[in-house]
Amino acid sequence: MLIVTATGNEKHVVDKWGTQLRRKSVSRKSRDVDPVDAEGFYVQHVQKATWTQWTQKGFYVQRVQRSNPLKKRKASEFDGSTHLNAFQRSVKLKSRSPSVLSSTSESFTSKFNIEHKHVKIYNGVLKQNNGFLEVERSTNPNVAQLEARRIPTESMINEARQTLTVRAANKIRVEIQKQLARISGPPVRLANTIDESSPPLRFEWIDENILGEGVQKADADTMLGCQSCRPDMGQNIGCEYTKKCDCLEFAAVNQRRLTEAQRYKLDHGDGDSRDMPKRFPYHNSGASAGCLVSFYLESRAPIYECNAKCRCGMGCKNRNVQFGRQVELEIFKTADRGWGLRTKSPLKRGQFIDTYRGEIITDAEATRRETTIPTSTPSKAALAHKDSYLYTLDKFTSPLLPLSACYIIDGSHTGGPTRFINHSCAPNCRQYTVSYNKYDQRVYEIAFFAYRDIEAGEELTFDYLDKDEVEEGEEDGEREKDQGKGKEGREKEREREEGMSECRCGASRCRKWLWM
Ligand SMILES: C[S@@+](CC[C@H](N)C(=O)[O-])C[C@H]1O[C@@H](n2cnc3c(N)ncnc32)[C@H](O)[C@@H]1O
Repeated sequence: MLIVTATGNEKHVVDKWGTQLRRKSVSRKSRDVDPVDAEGFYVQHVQKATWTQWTQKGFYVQRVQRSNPLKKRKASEFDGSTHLNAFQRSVKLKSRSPSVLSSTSESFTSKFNIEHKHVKIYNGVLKQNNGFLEVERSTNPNVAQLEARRIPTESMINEARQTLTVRAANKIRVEIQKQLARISGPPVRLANTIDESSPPLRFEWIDENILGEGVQKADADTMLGCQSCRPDMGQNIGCEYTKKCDCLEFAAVNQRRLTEAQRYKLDHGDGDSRDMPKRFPYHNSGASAGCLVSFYLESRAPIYECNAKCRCGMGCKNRNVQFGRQVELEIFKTADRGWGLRTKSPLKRGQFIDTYRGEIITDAEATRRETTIPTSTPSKAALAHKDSYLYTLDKFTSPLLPLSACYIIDGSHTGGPTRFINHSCAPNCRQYTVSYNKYDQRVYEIAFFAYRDIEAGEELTFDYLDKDEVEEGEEDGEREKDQGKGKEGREKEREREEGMSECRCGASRCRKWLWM
């Protein structure tokens, strides 16, 4: 959807093609944002869309239909028209002028509006690329280019001037609610009692991670299932009978069940614990059935669930996260931390909530995205205040798998409701590594589980600084060091703080900064 609306001085969103939307509200003047469109207009859009014309107001409404990769072709390739597909021909013929394919956005817009008033749906897909709109027919990978360097166009701006902004805000909200209704699992709702804003309209909601360029999952052949377990091993005997389940080969050792010889081997051997008794991750009966057991909740040991190649069957109790979210959630606007996520129903300690999803990208690509903001001279403060949606998959780092080789999940433009979970220094949720392929140390799931009982309506939070990385003692040590700082030290500290984001979690032992 592309909506253009005048906003006065209330709010600005600047969008350069292919870059992130930035937001500024008058109450947060300190935020360093990009120069606003000279006219102060608010522009939102999604990338991949079936193209519908909203003729009433002269705007385009583009509805998301599919997510096939789009292929780029140069505009000049279409001049001869012999290679045009049916859709491209229809654009060209109906415009009656080949210049439509190379005209400015203004002439394209007006021609389009005037000459296509009666055509509602083009069944084409638009993608922006360097100021060009690329047009693709759904069934054909060929792409035409329509030059549209300046959007919003004059006619769009004029139209926006005459329209109440609240209309656009409503339309955006309705569109987002429609998008949320398509997410699989129980409903995800949207609530905003703070202002008129909505989450990013062009955000793409996905049920599974997308693999970015250069990212590879371990070969499918490396995925092995458990072979000794069967669905009919008897009541309450399945993969939780862990001596047999191959999926738990690398799971946490159950120290209480070790023999003397095994204990000796564990303490003095090469760390190979494959034949030792393992911890089963989920409660298999009682009121907490299906919830993560305390050992895993506290230890953060990776969880290895059974997979499609296992012989245990779908009723196996070592399958949980793979069935997806089972709890109803609400994305809501907080007073001072942007959007947040809350649960609509009470959650038990250890209950699975949802996974963090997005595009899995390489470390180099993450660095590029993190240091790029849509302004020519990104200041240190602007970079620090840029919302971060990057989650590093670094659970299995080792000399063989250095941090630079780990992948990162980017939830900025594509993902699920959990990308709205805010940080708290005293969180009620925790994030855990869940793997379906024990041999793949680079691609796995990040799953959120309730770390304590959570009431209906409570905001869900997790600690952005994984406790695996920051030990309690370290934090206390830092605080003591701070107290003994001289003038020079304090100045350095101030400089450092300028490039950091203040934490507003409100916890009594708040660490003050979001990341350090
Ligand atoms: C993963 S996003 C969370 C969703 C975000 N609030 C939104 O509106 O999209 C992380 C960003 O949220 C904000 N945030 C999260 N927790 C916060 C906290 N405790 N204090 C201040 N800002 C927070 C920061 O801007 C951070 O970069």
